[in-house]
Amino acid sequence: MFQLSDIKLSKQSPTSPGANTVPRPQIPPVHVNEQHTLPKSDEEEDISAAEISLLQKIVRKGLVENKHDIEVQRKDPTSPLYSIKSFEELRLKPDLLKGVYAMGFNAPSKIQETALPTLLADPPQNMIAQSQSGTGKTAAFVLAMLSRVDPKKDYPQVLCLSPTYELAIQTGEVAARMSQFCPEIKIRYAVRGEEVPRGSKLQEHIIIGTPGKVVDWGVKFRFLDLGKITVFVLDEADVMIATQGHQDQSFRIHKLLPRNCQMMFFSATYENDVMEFAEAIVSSPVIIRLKREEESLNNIKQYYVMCRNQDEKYSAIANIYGVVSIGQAIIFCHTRKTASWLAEKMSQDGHAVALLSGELTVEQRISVLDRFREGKERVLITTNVLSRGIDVEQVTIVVNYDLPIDLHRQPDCETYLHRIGRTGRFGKSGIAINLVDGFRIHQYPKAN
Ligand SMILES: Nc1ncnc2c1ncn2[C@@H]1O[C@H](COP(=O)(O)OP(=O)(O)OP(=O)(O)O)[C@@H](O)[C@H]1O
Repeated sequence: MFQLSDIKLSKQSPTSPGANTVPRPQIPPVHVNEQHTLPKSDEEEDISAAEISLLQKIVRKGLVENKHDIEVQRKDPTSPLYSIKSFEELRLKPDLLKGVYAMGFNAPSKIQETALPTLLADPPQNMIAQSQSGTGKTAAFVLAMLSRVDPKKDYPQVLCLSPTYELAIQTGEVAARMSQFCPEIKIRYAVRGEEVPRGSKLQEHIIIGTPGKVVDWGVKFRFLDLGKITVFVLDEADVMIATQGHQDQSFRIHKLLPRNCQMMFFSATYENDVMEFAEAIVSSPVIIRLKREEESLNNIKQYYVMCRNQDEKYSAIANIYGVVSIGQAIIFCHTRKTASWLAEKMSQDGHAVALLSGELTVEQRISVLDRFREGKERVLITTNVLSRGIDVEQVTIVVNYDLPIDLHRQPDCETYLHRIGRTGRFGKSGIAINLVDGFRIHQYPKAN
């Protein structure tokens, strides 16, 4: 029978050649109920009331414990929030420093403290960086992007690629807030829905977009002169270089960049082969890499519930809805179809939920996300489209209605880490609940 440990152990390779060989940390073995790991009798239909009550207790306890002891974490050298320097010591321009403080950032996180001196050094250095979800990577590369702009030149100098529309918008908003005291710096989105008049050239200093639109503007129509870009940021770099569509487009863009363009690759995860590939396309990069056992965050507590079939999964989710919605929750499904089905069924059963999937238009998607950010909706059902980068501070619970699997139907550990990283942002506590549909997963072909 399928065991959760199959997922935990399926990708145990060391993080880098010659690096330690400590296996990936195990998902804490907290069974919501041991009985769910055992085959049930045919008459037994649903998860029992006792099991649900235990699950509810876990969620409630997690929510109560959700205290943000950020200062304590800052002093712990093993924490991703640990830093010994102040933002002043990172030699940011005064107006950017003001922006950082206006955002309420008191001290840098580990990745910010480590990456920024290299990103801002002269001559510019290339970097491939890894840091856990929610630990301030966006702020790190956005500060570097803003620092590198020469506002006197009226053409794009910085290009940042994101895998999704929502993430590009979010990054643009962070950049806008951080540069609130630098009104001379102009930022432009290159995403679906944005248009440029034929024959014109972009004049904004920073372009933040998705690969398809940037190919249109930079490669096909030449609204954007890629040959003048001095800083190229690849956010969620591993998925951008490993996923077929993104890869083709990112490479077409990459090919037109000047040889001395500074490259900044960021992600919370890099599989070994993806890292090797990244190293092959970025010349002499400074690499910041996590050990395998550092990739998951201690502040996110992970649980799983063994469910025998769809009915049990639905039962589990419907029964924990009440506690889940005390905070804010994101429920991940494998397909749009499941997400729509679940949203509809839960709504019919009287549970208020929002749905965000690739079926919606980008405007609808951003509006659903805005409402969720504002707390107007407490439970959001979605797919992998929101698995990476999206930062909604108040998300206390992530539920994997379906565990993530890749195109070959193998456990997708990277997506798992990104999904659960939608909670536990910047040292906050979070809970991840995995509904393990043992019987269906059991049918998947075994890894070699
Ligand atoms: N130095 C800081 N002090 C306080 N809060 C910070 C600091 N840096 C970032 N944050 C906040 O922490 C949260 C997570 O940051 P961010 O989105 O940059 O993380 P990330 O590492 O890019 O995450 P992901 O891997 O999910 O893309 C954001 O809400 C951000 O505003």
